[in-house]
Amino acid sequence: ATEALAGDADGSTSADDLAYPFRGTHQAGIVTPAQDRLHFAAFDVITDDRDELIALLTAWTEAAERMTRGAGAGPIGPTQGAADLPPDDTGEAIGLPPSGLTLTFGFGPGLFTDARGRDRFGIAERRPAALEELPHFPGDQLIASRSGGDLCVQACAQDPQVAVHAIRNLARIGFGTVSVRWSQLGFGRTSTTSTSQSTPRNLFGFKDGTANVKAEETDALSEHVWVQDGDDLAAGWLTGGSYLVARRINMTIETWDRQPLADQEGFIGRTKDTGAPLSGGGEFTAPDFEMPGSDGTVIPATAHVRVVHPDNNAGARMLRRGYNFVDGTDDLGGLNAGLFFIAYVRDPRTGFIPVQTAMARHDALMEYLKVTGSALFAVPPGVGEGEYVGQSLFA
Ligand SMILES: C=CC1=C(C)c2cc3[nH]c(cc4nc(cc5[nH]c(cc1n2)c(C)c5CCC(=O)O)C(CCC(=O)O)=C4C)c(C)c3C=C
Ligand SMILES: [Fe+2]
Repeated sequence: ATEALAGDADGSTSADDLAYPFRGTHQAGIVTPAQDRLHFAAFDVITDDRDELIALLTAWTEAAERMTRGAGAGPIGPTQGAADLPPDDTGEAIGLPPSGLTLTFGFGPGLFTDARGRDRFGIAERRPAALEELPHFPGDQLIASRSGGDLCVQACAQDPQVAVHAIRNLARIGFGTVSVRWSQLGFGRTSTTSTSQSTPRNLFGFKDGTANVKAEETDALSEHVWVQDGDDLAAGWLTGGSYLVARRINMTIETWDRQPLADQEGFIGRTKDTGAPLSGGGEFTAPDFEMPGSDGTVIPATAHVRVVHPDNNAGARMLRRGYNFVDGTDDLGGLNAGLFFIAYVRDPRTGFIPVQTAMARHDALMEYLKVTGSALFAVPPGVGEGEYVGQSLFA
């Protein structure tokens, strides 16, 4: 049997050989230095059988642990099984290194109660109070088939083929228990999650991730990202986990590209070159929102970084982990492109909803954005030895 898929033919090592352990205190893929590629999938659970759901989570755990270390999805391998059976791995990752693959699992509100309020799996009483569909924000133009979901898997890797292989195999394993509701490919991370990383750029051409919560800020992670003991007495199983907010945000690229540089910088509140605040200094200098300018303040009242800044949102911070996307072109030849925004927060009611509301109401960027997808998931804590992902919810 060939278990391992990893290993370069020439025996060389590279950053792609990096393998993150699947098990740990927190799930990988949150504070892990953001990889360059994403395949994110949301699933509908199509069974009402609790044992089938647990069997799926167990099978997903085993496959995820294998794939993140660069092995195949199943123990036999893509080419070594019986000729009259489908292989337990689809094969497109043969010879590819682990590529820093992380797989992060989340539970949507519909897993706890369905649209008719039915407790499908005997877990309704353990639904976290914060796990409700996000409200409709001004300017949302949501597409139902790009929103929601009972389960989600965020696959991040340095190689898109590795991320796609992981989602494809998890969907294959889930055949008959789950169906893919929607999925999104992303490239060019739009955030840094570690001080060891340089700041990337989004499709507006601006540095994105400068003021993000970083892995090294352990106190900030406890305060803003990880669910703490006692946060929700009915949902103690979520302690050590987080909430994942996903927003598919289309950007009207062609209109943006016709705006003068100074206007673009005013919409963001930072310079396009270095990413420094318009009030001066370098990329990591704190913005001075009071500094007077020729017309009001140097950083405009509607600048994105002012509107979403913690000082203007009761101290709220979030760990952003989004990706650029381009899904071809629309009927008019414009790019169907934008930012697949992902944020991890300790509580979306204080950590995300007020910030998104302020943005929808006051942010100059909104004229160039259209939110086409939206979802919220509770992300269980890390998986211990011998456990399956989310086990504390079913214990
Ligand atoms: C509701 C939360 C946020 C959404 C949605 C969002 C969308 C969005 N952001 C950019 C570009 C930038 N955002 C930047 C900073 C920034 N953005 C948010 C929140 C949301 N952004 C926060 C909390 C922050 C940090 C604010 C701070 O503490 O200073 C920046 C500046 C660089 C940086 O700090 O990352 C840019 C650029 C786009 C294009 C976008 C939607 C498509
Ligand atoms: Fe932003």
